[in-house]
Amino acid sequence: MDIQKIGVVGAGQMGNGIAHVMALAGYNVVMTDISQDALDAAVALIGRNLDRQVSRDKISQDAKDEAMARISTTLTLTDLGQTDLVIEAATERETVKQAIFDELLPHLQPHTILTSNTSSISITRLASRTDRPERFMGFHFMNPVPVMQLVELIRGIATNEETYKACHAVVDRLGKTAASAEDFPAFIVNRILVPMINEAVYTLYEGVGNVKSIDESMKLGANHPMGPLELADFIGLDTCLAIMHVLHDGLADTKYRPCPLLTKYVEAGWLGRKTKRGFYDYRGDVPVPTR
Ligand SMILES: CC(=O)CC(=O)SCCNC(=O)CCNC(=O)[C@H](O)C(C)(C)COP(=O)(O)OP(=O)(O)OC[C@H]1O[C@@H](n2cnc3c(N)ncnc32)[C@H](O)[C@@H]1OP(=O)(O)O
Ligand SMILES: NC(=O)C1=CN([C@@H]2O[C@H](COP(=O)(O)OP(=O)(O)OC[C@H]3O[C@@H](n4cnc5c(N)ncnc54)[C@H](OP(=O)(O)O)[C@@H]3O)[C@@H](O)[C@H]2O)C=CC1
Repeated sequence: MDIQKIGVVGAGQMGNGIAHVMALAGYNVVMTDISQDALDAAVALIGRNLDRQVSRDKISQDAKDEAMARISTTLTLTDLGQTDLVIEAATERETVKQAIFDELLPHLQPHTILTSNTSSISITRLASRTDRPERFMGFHFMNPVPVMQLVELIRGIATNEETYKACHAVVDRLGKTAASAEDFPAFIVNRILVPMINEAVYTLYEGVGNVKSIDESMKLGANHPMGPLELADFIGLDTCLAIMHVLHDGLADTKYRPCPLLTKYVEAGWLGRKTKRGFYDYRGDVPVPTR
C-alpha cells in the first residue's frame, strides 16, 4: 500500500515529534488539535528542533525547509479525510480517543489505516468501535520522537497483515526500528518502565529518599539517562497515572496500584514539564525539586 499523506491528531509533545519525523522522511503531514495555540506552538517547536539538527550537521537547510513545507495544520478534524494513514496522538483518555474516531471515521477514505499512539489502552477495544478493525493498529512512538529509535507496533485481534506491513514500511522509511508487541495492557516498554516510575514515586512517598536522591541514585547507580522522577515529569504525570490505571484495571493485580502521591500531583495539575511543575519546578532557570 502506498502511503503518502499522513494525519496526526493531537499537537502535544508526541504529535509534534511525529509530524517532525514524518515530514523529514518525505511524507505530507496534516496535524490537527482542538487548540490553535497548541498547533502554533507545535510548528514553532518543530522549526526549532529542525534548526538544531541543521546546526549539528544532521540535516541540510534544504531538508529542513522542505520538511516544514510538508506540514499543514487545521482545527477541523475532517480535513484529515484525504490521508492514507492517521496517527492519533491526543490525550491518554479512552473517551477522548473514542470521540475523535467517531467524528473522523465518516470522512476517511476506505483504504485509510487508522492508528493510535496510545501508551497503554487496548488496541482491540479501540478498533472494535471503528468501521475498520482490520485496518486499525497501535503505532507507539517513544519520547522524544526525533531521538528515540524504537516504535512499538501493536496488532489488535483483527488487524490484517497488509496493515501491519504498511505500518512497518513507514517505520523503516523513518530509519527507526519496529518492535512487535502483543495487545496486552501497556504493551512492552510501558509494562516495564512505568511500574518502575510508580515504584520511584512510592520510594518518595514512603520517605526512603527525596526527589534529588532518588534521581541521582538511578542515574549514577543504574546508568539511566534520566532519573525516574525526571523521566515521569518528561512523559507527563497524567500519562504515567493513566498507564498505571490501565495496568491495574487490565491485569487486576495490586502490584500495579498507582501511588497515591502520583494521584495527588495530577489532582494538583502538576503534570510535569508541560505545566512547568511536577516532581520538579521548572519555572526558574534550573529545575528545583518539589520534595
Ligand atoms: C510513555 C510512553 O508511552 C513511552 C515513552 O516514550 S517512555 C520514555 C522513553 N524515553 C526515555 O526514556 C528518554 C530518556 N532520556 C534520554 O534518553 C536522554 O535524556 C535524552 C535523549 C532525552 C536527552 O539526552 P541528553 O544526552 O541528556 O541530551 P542532549 O545531548 O541535549 O540530547 C541528545 C540529542 O537529543 C536531542 N534532543 C533532546 N531532547 C529533545 C527533544 N525533546 N526533542 C527533539 N530532540 C531532542 C538533542 O538535540 C541531541 O541531538 P543530537 O544528538 O543530534 O545532537
Ligand atoms: N508523553 C509521552 O512520553 C508519550 C505519550 N504517548 C501517548 O501519546 C498520546 C499523546 O501524549 P502527549 O503528546 O504526551 O500528550 P500532550 O498532553 O502533550 O498532548 C496531547 C494533545 O492532544 C490534544 N487533544 C486533546 N483532546 C483532543 C481532541 N479531541 N482532538 C485533538 N487533539 C486533542 C491536547 O490538547 P489540550 O492540551 O488542549 O487538551 C494536547 O495538545 C497519549 O496517548 C500518550 O499516552 C506515547 C508515547 C510517549
